[in-house]
Amino acid sequence: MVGGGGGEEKAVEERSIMDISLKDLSKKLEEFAKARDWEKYHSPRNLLLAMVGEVGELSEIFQWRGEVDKGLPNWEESDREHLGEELSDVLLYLIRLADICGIDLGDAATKKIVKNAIKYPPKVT
Ligand SMILES: Nc1ccn([C@H]2C[C@H](O)[C@@H](COP(=O)(O)OP(=O)(O)OP(=O)(O)O)O2)c(=O)n1
Repeated sequence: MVGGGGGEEKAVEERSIMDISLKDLSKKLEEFAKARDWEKYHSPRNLLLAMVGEVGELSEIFQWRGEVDKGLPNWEESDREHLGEELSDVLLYLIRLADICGIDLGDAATKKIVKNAIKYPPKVT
């Protein structure tokens, strides 16, 4: 069958990319640094500064636009793509920072959500 098999394969691939875990990303980042001999640069302080730099780049996208509606209606596709890239840079440096500090980010974030819920109980109706 022409096309059918390939499409299914692509759908599986897309689904697996969407479901990627923090641990998977962490591993990819470790491999990325190793392959380039960049591990020496990935110290906690350097990664923190790199992440803050990317937060600055992320902020630039929103700078001077005024309030932005949810879902970003009327944004150019290129701007959406750029936003996705900068959000990713922040996320990737955050994940790498956590890893290099020996923090299991998924576990820590899950525990923090529980802590937040205790601190801020849901509204009783
Ligand atoms: N020492 C480095 C340098 C880069 N990266 C990775 C993590 C980020 O996802 C991305 C950041 O790359 P750049 O520093 O090239 O930043 P930008 O992609 O934002 O490019 P630019 O600043 O030119 O817009 O690359 C990394 O892991 N370690």
